[in-house]
Amino acid sequence: MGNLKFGRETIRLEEAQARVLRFVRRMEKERVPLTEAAGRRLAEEIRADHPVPHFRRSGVDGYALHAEDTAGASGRTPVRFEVTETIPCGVMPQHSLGRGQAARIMTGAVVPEGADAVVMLEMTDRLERDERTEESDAAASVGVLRAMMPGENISPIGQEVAEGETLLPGGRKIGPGEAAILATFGYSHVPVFKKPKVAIFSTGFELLPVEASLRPGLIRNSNSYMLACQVTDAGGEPTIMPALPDDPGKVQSALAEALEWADVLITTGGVSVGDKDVLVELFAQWDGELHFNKIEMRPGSPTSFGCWQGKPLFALSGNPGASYVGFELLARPYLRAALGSSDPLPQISSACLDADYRKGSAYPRYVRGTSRVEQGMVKVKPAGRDQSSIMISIKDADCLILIPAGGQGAQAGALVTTISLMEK
Ligand SMILES: Nc1nc2c(c(=O)[nH]1)N[C@H]1C(S)=C(S)[C@@H](COP(=O)(O)OP(=O)(O)OC[C@H]3O[C@@H](n4cnc5c(N)ncnc54)[C@H](O)[C@@H]3O)O[C@H]1N2
Ligand code: MOO
Ligand SMILES: [Mg+2]
Repeated sequence: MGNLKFGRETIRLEEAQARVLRFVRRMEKERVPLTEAAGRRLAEEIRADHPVPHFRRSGVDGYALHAEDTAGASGRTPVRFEVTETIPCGVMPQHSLGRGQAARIMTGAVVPEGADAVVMLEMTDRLERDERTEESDAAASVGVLRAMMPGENISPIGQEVAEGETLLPGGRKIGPGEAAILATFGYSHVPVFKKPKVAIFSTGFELLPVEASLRPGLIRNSNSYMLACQVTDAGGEPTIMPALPDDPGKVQSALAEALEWADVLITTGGVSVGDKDVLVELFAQWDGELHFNKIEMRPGSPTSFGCWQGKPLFALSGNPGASYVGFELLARPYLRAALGSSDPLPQISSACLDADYRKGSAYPRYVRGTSRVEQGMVKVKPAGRDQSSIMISIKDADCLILIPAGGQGAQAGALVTTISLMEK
């Protein structure tokens, strides 16, 4: 890939994604409290350093006993056992069981030596809470109303997790299930990748800060806030920077300053062929490497990507739809990979198109889509008006619908490829 200082070579999206992923810098590790680990990505593989459960555990409230001793037990012919003790959760049994003996035991408690089954309280004549056995009344007895099989209602050691098992790969995003595993294995602090710091710049003389009143010809900057949400969702730490002026020298110094602390730079606007398209002017004079500046895709065909001082710069199109899609298809995969994901590209599936999409295009289109399941089939339709300049339909998109290049678009009923917008 050359240094595209001048001119544009149009490449396919897949090639653009491959080029982006070639320049990924994996983030450093840090340890964070487990309580703050939700949504972070693991920096190390997690293995089981002990089995789960690590003791034979009762699955029910009942009586631990020898299954063989219950032979022939029924409602009419109960078999009586001598009760040795009561074993609550968290307390080690005092006695091992001999033949004809049983220990009252609670769900989750340690099954005593000599027992190979636990009969549920409901299958005994001692369903009621019994003060005498709680006081270790050795004289108490219990009648068992059902014959038991060895192993019944006991979780053996390692039933859930074997010692040494790999539980979570590095790069895995921490959600509820992962948090439960980490807690089970004693990770009060969790090794995670540091959040990439992402500096977000907007360009354009027409942009007002959010708090400003509208004036003729000016609009409020919405892209930076949209992208900040996307960055946060992807596991990064966004900083919204002051808008960049139309002067390439000033843009260069503002970006260079941000490179001192940011891991990733994102700009929006100024990448097309307009008179004031300042990123294009910057790329003609900077000492960074431009890896592409035109992709076969709509929206966002002029989306550009380069590396400067080893750090990535995503120069997204200014139109809100193009900025949004450009982030999803290029910047999010970068962030995922920097955070250790081995599968950073968005998830692809297929669905039935639920409405005609009649616009042909020289490039494949990535249409913001809304999906639903009807009679077991995933159906998708455009989330709303889909022009690149339209912001209002972004909120309703849960996928991108791929409409292949050429022709007349796609007809209702066609099987289309969809790209998930969910963080995985
Ligand atoms: N003659 C041509 N004109 C255009 C072409 C082309 O190929 N030939 N491409 C069109 C396409 S497609 C797109 S996309 C845009 C790309 O424009 P830029 O990336 O250069 O972006 P700007 O010119 O700066 O702005 C475009 C549009 O977006 C609005 N904008 C910009 N920043 C923000 C922001 N932070 N928040 C909200 N809205 C923003 C801006 O006001 C413009 O309306 O070029 C087409 N033109
Ligand atoms: O970048 Mo424009 O949005 O290609 O349509
Ligand atoms: Mg422009």
